[in-house]
Amino acid sequence: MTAPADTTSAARGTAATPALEIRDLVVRYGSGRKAKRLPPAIDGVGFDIAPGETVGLVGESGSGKSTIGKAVLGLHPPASGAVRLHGQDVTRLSLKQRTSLAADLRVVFQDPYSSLNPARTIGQTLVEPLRLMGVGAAEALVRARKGLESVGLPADAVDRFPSQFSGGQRQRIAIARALVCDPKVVVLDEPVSALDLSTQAQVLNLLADLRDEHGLAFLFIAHDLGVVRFLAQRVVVLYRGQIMETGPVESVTQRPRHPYTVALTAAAPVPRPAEQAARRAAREALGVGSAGSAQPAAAGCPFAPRCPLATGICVEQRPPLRLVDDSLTACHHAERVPAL
Ligand SMILES: Nc1ncnc2c1ncn2[C@@H]1O[C@H](COP(=O)(O)OP(=O)(O)OP(=O)(O)O)[C@@H](O)[C@H]1O
Repeated sequence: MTAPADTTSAARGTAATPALEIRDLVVRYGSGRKAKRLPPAIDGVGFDIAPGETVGLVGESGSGKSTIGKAVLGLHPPASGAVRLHGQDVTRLSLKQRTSLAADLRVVFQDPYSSLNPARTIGQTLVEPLRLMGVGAAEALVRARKGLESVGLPADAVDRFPSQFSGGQRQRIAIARALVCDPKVVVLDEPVSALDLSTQAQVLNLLADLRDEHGLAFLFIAHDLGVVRFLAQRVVVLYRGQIMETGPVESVTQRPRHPYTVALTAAAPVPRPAEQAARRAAREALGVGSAGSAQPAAAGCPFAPRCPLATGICVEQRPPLRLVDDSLTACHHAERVPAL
């Protein structure tokens, strides 16, 4: 890794220029008329990430978190909308233009066992993206060695193979591979969910340090709200491809305003039974079941019989989602929940 990146406004954009902007993103899978009749996997999502900021993207399995990550990384082209990296829409670039931007936008995947090529040394793995950027072989190796040191591994790990490292060490190597190019935005796709608890804490601390040191913007995909609370400043709550609620991490996790977020936070495991009981009580007061559970929907909701997840969110009725205030979008069902 090179010296800490220049985080001046000129290098990173001004405060008014987010590192990453996602606007009205619509993503579909499949092709043909039949696919068009299906609801899109991502349906009109938009949010920003400032330089040095972490935005947590949470939601149950299938809500569309990874699909947003894929659209941002150019792995799946959106049907419409924009993904702007420092103001430039990366969804409309040619392959060549995209390659030249690749250094600015990197990814760390969930599984450190499958994301590193077992047949390549760690040095080869770290040098490769630098060589693609046009960095000379000798300099690339120096940067690879520094990159390993910056994630707490010895520089001579360049000569070893992935099988010689533990899961946590492999994830450090994956982080070094992402950061060795001095990116501006990193997509972290469940980067600690394959690790044990103590290793998770170490890797999260490392990510927080590297973000603060280099002014990195993280799109942090996770389903564990505890983990998100540790690293993210803001949270975007996703459900069936739409944003249900977004705001500062403390307020969204401690005082969720949307019934779906209440259900999601209530479903998250918490270490203290008292806190879990308080969440359960809050959920019951709102009349919402656990996310993804078969509990009855809110009493009095006329759409409850048609709500497939029985969370009290009337999927049949979307759109319209309406803006309740600057930080909350809700289906009309929210109006029926007095505590909101
Ligand atoms: N390659 C694909 N082809 C067709 N549909 C897909 C494909 N990938 C994802 N989907 C669908 O898109 C929706 C969103 O999936 P996605 O993987 O983005 O959710 P997720 O929130 O990341 O889930 P998880 O937490 O389980 O990884 C789901 O309905 C899923 O079935």
